[in-house]
Amino acid sequence: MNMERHWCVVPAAGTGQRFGGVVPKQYLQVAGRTILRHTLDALLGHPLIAGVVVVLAAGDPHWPDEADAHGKPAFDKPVLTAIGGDSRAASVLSGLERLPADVGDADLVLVHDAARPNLALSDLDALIAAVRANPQQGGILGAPVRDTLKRAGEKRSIAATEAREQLWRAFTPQMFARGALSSALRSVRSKGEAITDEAMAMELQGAHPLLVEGREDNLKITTPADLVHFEFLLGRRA
Ligand SMILES: Nc1ccn([C@@H]2O[C@H](COP(=O)(O)OP(=O)(O)OP(=O)(O)O)[C@@H](O)[C@H]2O)c(=O)n1
Ligand SMILES: C[C@](O)(CO)[C@H](O)COP(=O)(O)O
Repeated sequence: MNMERHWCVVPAAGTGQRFGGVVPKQYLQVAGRTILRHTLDALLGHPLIAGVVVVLAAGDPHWPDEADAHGKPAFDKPVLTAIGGDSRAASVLSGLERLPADVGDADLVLVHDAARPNLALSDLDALIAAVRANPQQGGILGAPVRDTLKRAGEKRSIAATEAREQLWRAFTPQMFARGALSSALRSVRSKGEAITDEAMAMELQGAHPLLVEGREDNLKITTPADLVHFEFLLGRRA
């Protein structure tokens, strides 16, 4: 694989409402490191990642400690910061605008949730290889839906069973050309559209990004149960 490296935007400006608690979930500690640090270490540990832009909430009081709390040079690759917004799209766009000037519009960049700390290097290999082969299309990690899906009706009763064929769960990282993704997100912002991932912004521009099957344990820390799951996964690694 050629050694051209890619930057990654890490949106970390969320408040973790569904998780609850006072400290935003990305700053909760597991095995001596914050969720955010686990995520950054997973990304920066891949040889094809050049650096990351961490997108922080305005006035985030946790990051400075995070950056040097480990008593050693915080990171061995460039880690820049940007200030996020009140939506994922705004935060990711802010991160893209913070990328170094030598990252051109045609350069492929990744976006990865701060809340997904269990990213495997092999998944990054697969996504980068697939998108490098299809740079115009871009792509995302995901996995086919394997459970029967029910649509909830009145009083938590089942209203219908939804067909699950061809349905996938989207994960991150998601990887696109910097210019195309920035343009798609600016379009979303100007139209006031709500998106839940970067691929959706690209789809609204008519793109059909690739689906690259990744590990099911690339979990997103959303509720306390996810934190317990991540602790278990880390314990199994050890
Ligand atoms: N305005 C926002 C909203 C979310 N995120 C980031 O996007 C990722 C995925 O979002 P999610 O899991 O929803 O995090 P929160 O928005 O913090 O969670 P909640 O929806 O429960 O408040 C997280 O790393 C979060 O920090 C962000 O950078 N800017
Ligand atoms: C981007 C994402 O992780 C793909 O599944 C997901 O859409 C993020 O959703 P959230 O509600 O912002 O956590």
